[in-house]
Amino acid sequence: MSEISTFASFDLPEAVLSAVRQAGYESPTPIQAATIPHVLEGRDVIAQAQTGTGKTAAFALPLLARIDIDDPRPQVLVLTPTRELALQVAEAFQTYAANLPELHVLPIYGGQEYGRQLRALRRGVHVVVGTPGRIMDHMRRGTLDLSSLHTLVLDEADEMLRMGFVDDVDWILEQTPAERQVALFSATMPAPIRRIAQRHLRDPEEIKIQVKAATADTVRQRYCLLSPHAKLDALTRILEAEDFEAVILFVRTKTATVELAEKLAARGYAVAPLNGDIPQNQRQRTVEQLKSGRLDVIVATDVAARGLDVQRITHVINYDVPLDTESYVHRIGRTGRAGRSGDAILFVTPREKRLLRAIERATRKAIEPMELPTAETINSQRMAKFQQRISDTLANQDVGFFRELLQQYEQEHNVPALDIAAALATLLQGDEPLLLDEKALRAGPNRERRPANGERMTLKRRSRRDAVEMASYRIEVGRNHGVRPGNIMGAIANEVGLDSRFIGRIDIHDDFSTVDLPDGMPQEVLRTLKKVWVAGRPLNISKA
Ligand SMILES: Nc1ncnc2c1ncn2[C@@H]1O[C@H](COP(=O)(O)OP(=O)(O)OP(=O)(O)O)[C@@H](O)[C@H]1O
Ligand SMILES: [Mg+2]
Repeated sequence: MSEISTFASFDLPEAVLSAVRQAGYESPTPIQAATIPHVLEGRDVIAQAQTGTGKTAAFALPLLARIDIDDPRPQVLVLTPTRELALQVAEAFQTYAANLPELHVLPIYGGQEYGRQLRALRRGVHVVVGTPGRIMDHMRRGTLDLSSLHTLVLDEADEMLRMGFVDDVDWILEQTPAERQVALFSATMPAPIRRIAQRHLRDPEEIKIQVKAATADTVRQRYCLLSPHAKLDALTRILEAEDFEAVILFVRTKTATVELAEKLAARGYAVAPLNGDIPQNQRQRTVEQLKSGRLDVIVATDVAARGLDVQRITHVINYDVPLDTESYVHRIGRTGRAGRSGDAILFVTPREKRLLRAIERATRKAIEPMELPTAETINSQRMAKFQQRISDTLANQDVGFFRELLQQYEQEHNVPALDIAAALATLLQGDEPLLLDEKALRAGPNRERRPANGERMTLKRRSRRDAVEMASYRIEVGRNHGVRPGNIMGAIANEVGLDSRFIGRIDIHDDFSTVDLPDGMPQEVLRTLKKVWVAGRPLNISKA
């Protein structure tokens, strides 16, 4: 590996060097130092280095140096697995080309209107960054001319060479000039994929920044062993207790991104889901809002696992365990980037402990066990925050009017000011107690939960030992309704998302039935139940 330690020692044009200085980079990262000279020479490369260590600039800087501005045809094509990443990599090129006003970079990805892409392509672009699908569309339509292409980069190369992408990449490669350079970049490169990679390269320079662990050292890794039904409670405690700026939560399915985002929104978090089914403009807005601070929490599938570079992300929480170790490495790599520190928390259920060990073996790094924050910790945080609110209000707001009002009260009622303040604080607290009760917390997430408007109430299975107290509810469906108990049960379970084990005896009478449901069901659930229709009639339900 070369020992070059300044950007100026590379054979890069001054316009590129000055842009690097403007970006605030002081010295090249190891992968940049090791890769830039080979890419400048036109060699094929396979470059592997930890997440967040500047692989984008490792290919973008030398490739910008080799662009012939007078040729308006695309000379560099970068393929990325996701649209967000295509946009981000194109923006990085633009940053590094800030002092090359004639140089044009174009992101091309699905979900974006063709018209704009076509106009830009017609005007001439030097660098194209895109997802394979849309790139292939343009190639087939003859709107993307690759006859001048001299370099193809696969960012997240192992992902691009996996099933699902590899055929597209092969097809694109076949349509490019035989002499083109191919450069592969990723934080991970499993052996079978590396073998596939070799087929695409000519005498490649293989660069791997050797480090002890596959994960970035700047990320503190912890895991939390819990049963599946305790995840939401654990998450809310962690979000309260951890000092975070922005969090990305990874779940397994698209539906889960939406469901969990809704639950967190109901708890007051600025949160949005991110998955491949969400319209592209919305996906982009979500990433932008996370960057700008309008959003603090994103609940995502693996669509956001790779490449995404958002400085504000201080925490990655794997709410669902990732299915392979590469996914774990990339997911937690969304934090602790460019030398900053970050935190990764992994939720593991007892049945998934095997996966935890597999991750530790593959990354060669132990993950520490984590105790859930206690009610005491959360309470002291809440008290500190409450006191801070008082200080902030006194410092920043005009309290004169209330001061006078309360002075009057103090005199008329002969009550000490401190008692008045305490009464007001109690008022301010409303229905939500400021302090948590550990026992209430232990009882599970559903006891104190209130479903948000339109949200379904879900009672998860508890262990059989946990007895659930039942109360009888009276259901009216009209005389001689002839509805079978099973239908009522099914309709109720379906509508409110109740586990049918929580529905007890159902007695059918002529003009009403009774059903046993868990005692103390929130009013909201009862209201939902009243909207249940069975056999074309609404259920009328009340506590018997
Ligand atoms: N030499 C440098 N000095 C300081 N910061 C840098 C340097 N090079 C890159 N960066 C910054 O580091 C961050 C991470 O860079 P980049 O996104 O290229 O990482 P990566 O290696 O591609 O990570 P991933 O594997 O997650 O895709 C970016 O915000 C980038 O601006
Ligand atoms: Mg990257």
